[in-house]
Amino acid sequence: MQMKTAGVIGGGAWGTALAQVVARAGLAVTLQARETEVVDSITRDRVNAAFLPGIELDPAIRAKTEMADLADCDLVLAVPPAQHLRGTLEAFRPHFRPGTPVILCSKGIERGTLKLMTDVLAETLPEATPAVLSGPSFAGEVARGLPTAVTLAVADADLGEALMARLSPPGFRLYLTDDLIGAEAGGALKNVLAIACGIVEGRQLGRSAHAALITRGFAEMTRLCVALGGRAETVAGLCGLGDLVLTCSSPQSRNMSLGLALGEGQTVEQALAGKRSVAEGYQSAPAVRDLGLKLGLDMPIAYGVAALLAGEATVDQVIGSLLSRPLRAETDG
Ligand SMILES: NC(=O)c1ccc[n+]([C@@H]2O[C@H](COP(=O)([O-])OP(=O)(O)OC[C@H]3O[C@@H](n4cnc5c(N)ncnc54)[C@H](O)[C@@H]3O)[C@@H](O)[C@H]2O)c1
Ligand SMILES: O=P(O)(O)OC[C@H](O)CO
Repeated sequence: MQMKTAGVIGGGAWGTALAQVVARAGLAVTLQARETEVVDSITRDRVNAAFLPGIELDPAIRAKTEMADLADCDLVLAVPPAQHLRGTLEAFRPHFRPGTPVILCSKGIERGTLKLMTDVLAETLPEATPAVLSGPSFAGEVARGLPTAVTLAVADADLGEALMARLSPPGFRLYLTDDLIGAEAGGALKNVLAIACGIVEGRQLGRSAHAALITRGFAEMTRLCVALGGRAETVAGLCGLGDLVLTCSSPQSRNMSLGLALGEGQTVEQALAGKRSVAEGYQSAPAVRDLGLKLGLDMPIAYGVAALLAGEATVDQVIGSLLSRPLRAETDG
C-alpha cells in the first residue's frame, strides 16, 4: 500500500504534534482544523498559536479548514476530542475513500452511547480500516522532537508492520499490537484517574498515596479492559500503564492539573473557567461510570471522580469513602 500522504483531522495540540511526527517521517501532511485562525497561523507563521504555541512546524504540513482537502490522503489520523469524533467523522464521510486506514488518536468514551472510539468509527465509516494510537505523549514534547514510545494497535499484521515502519521517525517509537480494545481502554480511563492523582497532589496527601492511587487505578483499568474484551497485557504497556504514569506525574497534563485545582479547593467551574483545551477525563467520567456499572465492575476511584465532577460528593467525601472501603485481598475484583 502506498503511504505518501497523510491527513490529520483536528488542529488541536495533539493533531498538530502528530502532523509534525508524520511530516518528520517523510509524508506530505494535510492538517484539517475547524478554526480559520489555526489555519492562518500555521500557513502564515508555521505555528499553531492557539493550541500549540511557540513550536515551529515542519514545512511539509499544510493546514486547511475543508475536509475535502483530505480526499486523496493515503491514511488519516483522527484527532478530535472524543465527544466530537462522531460528528467529525460524519463530516469527513463524503470525502472518505473506502479501505483507507483511519488511526484513532482521541482518548475517551462517548457519553450517552458508552461507545469506544472504534465503535464510533465502525458506525460512521464502516469501510475504514481501523487503528488506534495511544501512549505517553505530551503534545508539546512530541512536537519538539523529544523522544517517546507509544502503542499502535492494528488488527491486520501486514498493515500494522507497514504503518509502524512508515510512521516512526527518530524519537517516536511505535510498538505494535492487534488488541485495539485494550489500547483504547487504557487511554479512556487514564484521564479520569489522572484527575484523582491531581487531587491527591492538591490536597498534599503525599507520595505514598500518589503511588497507591496509580496502582489501584491500574487495577481498575485492567478490569475495564478485560471486561470490554481487551487483554490485560495490553494495558500493562505504553497505552495503559505508560500513559497512566505520565498523566499522573506532571501538571503539564490538563487532567492532572484539573485535579490539582480541585484538590486545592477550587470548584469544577473555577478549575475549567477560560480553558480552551480539552480535559478528556472531565468529559469521559460520566461515561466511564455508566459503562463500569453496566459491566458490573468495581472501579471506586473512577466512580469517585465521576461523583465529584457531577457535584454529588465533595473532595473530602470521595477521599473518605475510598479510605473506608472494606479491606480485601489485593488481587480481588
Ligand atoms: N494534547 C496532548 O498532549 C494529547 C496527547 C495524546 C492524546 N491526546 C488526545 O487528543 C484528543 C484531542 O486533544 P487535543 O489536545 O489535540 O485538543 P486541544 O485541547 O489542544 O484542542 C481542542 C480541540 O477541540 C476541537 N473542538 C472544539 N469543539 C469541537 C467540535 N464541536 N467538534 C470538533 N472539534 C472540536 C478544537 O478544534 C481543537 O482541535 C483528545 O482526545 C486528547 O485526549 C492529546
Ligand atoms: O494533557 P492530558 O491530560 O490530556 O494528557 C495528554 C496525553 O494524553 C498524555 O499522554
